[in-house]
Amino acid sequence: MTTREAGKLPLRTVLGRLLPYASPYRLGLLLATLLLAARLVMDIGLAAIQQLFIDTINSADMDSLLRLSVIVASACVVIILCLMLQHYYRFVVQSRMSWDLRAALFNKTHRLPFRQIQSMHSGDLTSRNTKDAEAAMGTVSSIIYDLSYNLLLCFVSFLYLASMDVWLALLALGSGPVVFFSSRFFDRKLRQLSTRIYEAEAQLRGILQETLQGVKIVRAFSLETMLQDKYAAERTRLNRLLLRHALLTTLLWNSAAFINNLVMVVCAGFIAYSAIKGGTSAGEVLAFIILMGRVQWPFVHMSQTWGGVQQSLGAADRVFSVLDAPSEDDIPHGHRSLHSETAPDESAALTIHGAYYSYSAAPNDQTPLFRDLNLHIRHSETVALVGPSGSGKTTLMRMCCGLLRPDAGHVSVYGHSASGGLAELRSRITYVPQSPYLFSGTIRDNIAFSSDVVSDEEIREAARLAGADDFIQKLPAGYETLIGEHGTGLSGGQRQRIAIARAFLRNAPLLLLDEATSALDNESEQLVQQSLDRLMQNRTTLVIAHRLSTVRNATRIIVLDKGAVAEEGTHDSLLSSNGVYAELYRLQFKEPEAEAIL
Ligand SMILES: Nc1ncnc2c1ncn2[C@@H]1O[C@H](COP(=O)(O)OP(=O)(O)OP(=O)(O)O)[C@@H](O)[C@H]1O
Repeated sequence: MTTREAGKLPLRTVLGRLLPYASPYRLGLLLATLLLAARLVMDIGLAAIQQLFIDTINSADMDSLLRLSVIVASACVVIILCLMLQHYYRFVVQSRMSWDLRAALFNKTHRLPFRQIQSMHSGDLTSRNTKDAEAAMGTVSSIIYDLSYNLLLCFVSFLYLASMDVWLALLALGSGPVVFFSSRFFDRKLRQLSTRIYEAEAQLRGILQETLQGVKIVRAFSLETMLQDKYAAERTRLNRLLLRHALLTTLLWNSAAFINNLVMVVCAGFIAYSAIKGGTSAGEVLAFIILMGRVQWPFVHMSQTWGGVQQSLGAADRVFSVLDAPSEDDIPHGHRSLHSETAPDESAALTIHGAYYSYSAAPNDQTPLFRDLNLHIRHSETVALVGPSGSGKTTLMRMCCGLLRPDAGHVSVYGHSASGGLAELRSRITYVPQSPYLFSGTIRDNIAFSSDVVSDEEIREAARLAGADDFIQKLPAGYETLIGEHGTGLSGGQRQRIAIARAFLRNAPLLLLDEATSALDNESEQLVQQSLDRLMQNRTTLVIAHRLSTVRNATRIIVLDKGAVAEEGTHDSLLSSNGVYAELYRLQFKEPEAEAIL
């Protein structure tokens, strides 16, 4: 994506960004952290218990042994209960924090500029929203719990150990940082590798998504083998990365374990020597060895899990590069400033004034698609937009909806420009695309977009005006019929009429319409056309015209060519001027029966 490069945020920054998500759950977090004390009692207590057991066995005192057994068994029950509670709170807090982060990402996705969404693969965005967000939160959780627990364990074990032998305790403690810092050699490599693994996983997800979304084309063109090969190649790349990651992790783990064991052997040698000399009991030797492990363990554990933290940091980078991307409302308006910003004309339904637009990311593209484009549509006009393929019709429509912002100049709808707030601008527009998108859910929800404010009567009226009521009534559950993803279960014409019913209900004054053509058969086309005619009544309409009837009935036809308005006028006047429109008419609109009419 066009935002910050992944793999760059330091741990401190990532934690600073993620910790506020813990704030609403601080009580649960505190409880889960306090309950870690049970684990501490178990870990430290084990050394003391073993020491007591061995020394009691050596003294052959049966009463003491019985008492000790009962105390230890009761303590075990309490500790296990505390640990279960700790796991529960840890899980609840972490999953809620993850959900909040995912919700923030989901909400941000709605505010990302349209161009940015177009430039990203949906599989990549899905990965960031799911796996990456979970992994990022895993970092916070493991750092909070593991770090606090390990520090505490190290401190208490050291004190216990020091009460037996200060010098050996200091040696065990001193070896810890050596273990930890020697493993940091692998950090950068691991983090880079992790970022690449996340990206490769997102690629794989993308291929799977495309396979499912394009299933008709895949089957019709027998693309299965091609896609399988593509998937296998990506999988092989991911496997290679995973293998390198596993090798690095093994190196990291074993180097930490090696240094740790070396110190253990030296210390064990000293304490065994002291026992032979008679200064230390067998129970104390055992307790000493266990406690020495406890002092060193936090460092070994941290150096081993640090790899996982690096991995999560890679995921956090990918999450924050979405969260930190500018929202569509934040994009500066008209950065070229070739024209002075004039106040929007409130008497006009749609005004495009001095608009420049370029798809190129280069700030001073010399060949923009639109160069000083001007358009003025009055209230109640029906304007047909025509032009050769690639002339900029779709781009112009997207600019009207505020999906694309002009690099210079402005667009205003009934006096509201994008700079005054996109929501305001869009509330005055109804957009009916060529192939409408239906969400999975009931037909009712698809017409009303789940709005509870709209009554069933209003929904029915909108469907009736759109010519959809009849077929909806015949469906098994009428308006409550569930439709699948993308509107599966409905014909193309039925989907279009549901989209038109939506437009009736929205009742915005400006209608932007991209007419459907070949996707519909004659009967469906007629039904859809009748619905559209009703929708266009008493509304200002800008329509990308694909039908002859539309251009003939339009108040005005605007002909776009190479990103500029080439001609403007009525059907007859444009035909007689014999320019771009006349040529287009011959190629695109001319129908055998139209000859007779003209
Ligand atoms: N996302 C994009 N990135 C870069 N260039 C683009 C993008 N979308 C469109 N274009 C280019 O902008 C120009 C205008 O495209 P647009 O889709 O607006 O034309 P159109 O008139 O609607 O074409 P058609 O009638 O074929 O749908 C084309 O040259 C196209 O290649």
